[in-house]
Parts: sequence; structure tokens; C-alpha cells
Amino acid sequence: MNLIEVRQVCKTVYQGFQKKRVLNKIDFFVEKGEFVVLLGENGAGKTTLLNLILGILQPSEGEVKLMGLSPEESSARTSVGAVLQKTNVPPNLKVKELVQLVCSYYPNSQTVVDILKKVGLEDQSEAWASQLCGGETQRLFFALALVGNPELLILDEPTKHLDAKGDELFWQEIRRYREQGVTILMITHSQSDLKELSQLATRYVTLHKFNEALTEGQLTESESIKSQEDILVKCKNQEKPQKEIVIHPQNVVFIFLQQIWVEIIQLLRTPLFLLGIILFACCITVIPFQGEVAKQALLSFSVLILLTISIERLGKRVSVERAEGWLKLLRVTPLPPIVYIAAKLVTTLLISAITITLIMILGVWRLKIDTDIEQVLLIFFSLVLGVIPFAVFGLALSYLTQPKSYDSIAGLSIPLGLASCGALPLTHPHFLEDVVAFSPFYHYRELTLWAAGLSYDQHLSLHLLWLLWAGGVFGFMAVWAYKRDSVIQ
Ligand SMILES: Nc1ncnc2c1ncn2[C@@H]1O[C@H](COP(=O)(O)OP(=O)(O)OP(=O)(O)O)[C@@H](O)[C@H]1O
Repeated sequence: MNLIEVRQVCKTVYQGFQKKRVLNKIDFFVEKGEFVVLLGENGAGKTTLLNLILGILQPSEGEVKLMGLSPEESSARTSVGAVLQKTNVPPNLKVKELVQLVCSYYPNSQTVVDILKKVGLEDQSEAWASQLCGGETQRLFFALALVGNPELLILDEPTKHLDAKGDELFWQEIRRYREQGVTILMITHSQSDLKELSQLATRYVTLHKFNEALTEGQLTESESIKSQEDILVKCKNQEKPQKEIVIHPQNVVFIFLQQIWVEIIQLLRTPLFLLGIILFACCITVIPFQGEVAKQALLSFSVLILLTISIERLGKRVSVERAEGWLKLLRVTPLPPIVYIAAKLVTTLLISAITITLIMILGVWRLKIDTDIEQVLLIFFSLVLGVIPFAVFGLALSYLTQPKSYDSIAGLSIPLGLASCGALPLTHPHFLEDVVAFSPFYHYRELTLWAAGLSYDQHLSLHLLWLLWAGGVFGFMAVWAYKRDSVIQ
């Protein structure tokens, strides 16, 4: 039974405007119970192959299967643990919080204390994950690969930066997992690893750099293939009849709550972000209007601040996560994209709700707006719920653009949105007035005008349907863009 199947896979990457073929017609299979070592010179394409197997990249041609499923399905990774190169940890989480979060993604996880003990990080559980030294970070990555009690381990240079103690703990764990029959695919260049592997590996495969002159193909098996009987540590499960691959169901509600909790503690640990929002909200007190005009001003100000939070701030946070390599760490776990996106959305709505409450309290008091509680609630809910499509748009945009250019693109979308919402007197040319009706910003503005009891165009259900439709389309775009994200490599 194959846990990994790579059939006739080609991968072409772009270097500037130049196309470069990295993998050409690769056939590669890993059976249950094997310990395969993938060798090859720098730049041969080993990491690219692992990224394809884990669903971080998509093949240009051919087919990849992981645990019998498409690697893009998060459930394919519930029994897979991976250590990859060039990943990073989030800046505002402690070691135990990060491990706890990743534990929540797996249906059959170990406890935080146990896993930290296994990699020798039990004394660092209260430390900030981003402040660990190189070797400790590598131990943490290994811990994260083990938390879900994997049946398959995919390791890309896992002993890089490890000291003698770290190395010893690593091989101790690997031996233990082998005794339990865990399948392993490992890339290494380290001579000391190769010494250990001579006792453990069942197969060596070498990947050669692609060029047209290769006659044997890009992948060759080493001549000295070890049989299962030759290896010193034999798998206890080897004699047992091979079971079908079992995909355990995840507790999606638990993952969702953990994800929201982590989003919130990360926000609370970014006081400048929160202070900025509070100061921005307090600007309402300097608006010099009274009566009906004050109500209009309060509404426009609220819309502006919510659009800024949902498009600019949220997208920026995601861009930073992508650029830092933190998202890559998440992508090798079975975290369902929809849950990740929903948690970001709920956190944004929470911040929006708190901000709007603050603006309304300050506004009603300072601008002496005479309105009843029912209307205040109507305004509150239409403002907060109506902003959902824009928050999802911010998320989709943050995955579709390069992290470095997100600021300028998102910055442009807000004035563009305000111009297209019909708030500006666009009387000439006339066709612009019709075009504006296609802008979700226009429908959001009309919804809020209705809620505030101000004059609007009397098409409430049309506006609600438009916003619902826009939310669905942007949501689909966000999930698609998250899965296809190629920046995080
Ligand atoms: N997203 C990308 N954009 C451009 N080039 C890429 C991209 N990903 C990989 N490459 C190129 O593909 C080639 C293979 O890279 P890869 O990292 O897979 O090699 P490797 O065998 O893992 O190397 P190493 O042993 O140094 O880790 C390299 O020349 C690399 O520059």
C-alpha cells in the first residue's frame, strides 16, 4: 500500500520571466513501513518534490497522492508529520501555546508536556517561540511534526542546526517511531545522518538535476538497496497484515475555537495595533456637526474605520504571516483552510464590533444624536455584518498579492471603494452612476443608510443579496488563493 504516490510529475518554476523545469516526469512511490532517504545535489529539486507531496505546491503536470488522497485536502495530512526548510514561528506565541495550537489540528494528538519532553524543550515551554535559538527552533519543528502521532514522517534536513544532545534525542525518537512501523521519507546532506541511516533506511533514492541529456531519468535508486531484513531496527508491525489507510475525523469546532483564541492573544500582545484603532475611533469626538448631518458623519466615519480594519489591517497581518514563513508551517498541518479563514474573519468582526461600540458611545454622547436603542442596534448590526464581504475580500487580496506590495494595493482599494459607493457626487459622465451599482461598497452604504433611517434608494433586499453574493465569491477566492499560495516557499 502506497502512502505517497507521485506519477509522471513535472514542475516548472519561474525565475524572473524565465521558465525553469525543476522536475521532469517523476515517478516516485513510498510504501507503508519504508524508510526512504532522498539524496541529491543542491538545487536538484528535492524540496520542491516534498512541497508537491505535501500540497504546498501543485504539479505542472502529473498526479500526486498523499495517504491515498489529493495532498490539497487537509484530511490527507491528519496522519502526516513534516519538518520543512524555511519555515518560521509566529512572533507573539509562547512555545507551549504554539504546540497546543498545532495539537488541536490532529484527531489523535499527544500532550504538550509529553512532546516537549521528547525533544528536550520542557524547560522552554514558557519562552517565546520566535526567540529560541536555531537548534531549539529545529527541535520545536520536530516536536510539531510529532504531535499528531503520525503514520508518515516527511523530513527535510531535520538535523540542521542540532547540537549533539539534540541529535541524540532526534535519532532516539526516530528509532522509536520505526519500531512502531512509522513510514519515513527524509532528505539529508549530513554525513553523521548517513551513518545513522545506514542502520535504519530501507531505500536510498537519488534525484538528479534536470537536464535534457539525462538518459536514466531524474530519479535513480541506489544500487545498495537494503532489504527490510537487513536493517537493525525492525518494525514490529511488519509481520502484521497491512491495514487500509484510516483517515481520522478532526474536531473542527475545537480547532476553530483554538484558532480564534490564538488570534486574540496575538492581537492583545500587539498593543500598538489596538492603540491605533482606539485613537482612530476617538477622532469621532472632533466632528463639528449636530443633528441629522452628525448622524450622516457618524455613519460615514464608522464605514471608513471598518473598511480600514477589514481590508487594510487584516490583509496586512496575513501578508506579514506569509512573508515570515509562519503560514508555511500551518500549511503542512491538517488545519482546514476554511477554519483558518473563518477564525480570522470572526476575530476581525470582534474588533469591528468593539470599535463600533466605542464610536457609537462617543458619537451619541459628543454629537448629541437623538436616537432610540432599537435603531442603535440596527445600525450596529448592519455596520458589523455588512463588512463581512470586505473582510473576506481583504483576506483574498492578501493571498493574491505579493506581501511587499499589499500595503499599496490595499491602500488604493479604500479610496476606490469610497468613490464607488455613491457617496461622491458622480453626476458626469452618467454611465458611472450605473456602474456604481456593481460595487459592493455602494450596497454596503445603502444598507447602513437604511439602518440609520436616512434617505436611501429603497432596494434593501437587492443590497442584502448583493452583499451575500459578494461575500460568497470573495470567500471562494480566499480559500482558493490560500490553497494556491506560492509565496510561502
Ligand atoms: N518558487 C520558486 N521560484 C523559482 N525557483 C525555484 C522555486 N522553487 C524552487 N526553485 C528552484 O528550483 C531548483 C530546485 O530547488 P529545491 O529547493 O527543490 O532544491 P533542493 O534539491 O532541495 O536543494 P537543497 O539541497 O539545496 O535544499 C533550484 O534551482 C531553485 O532555485
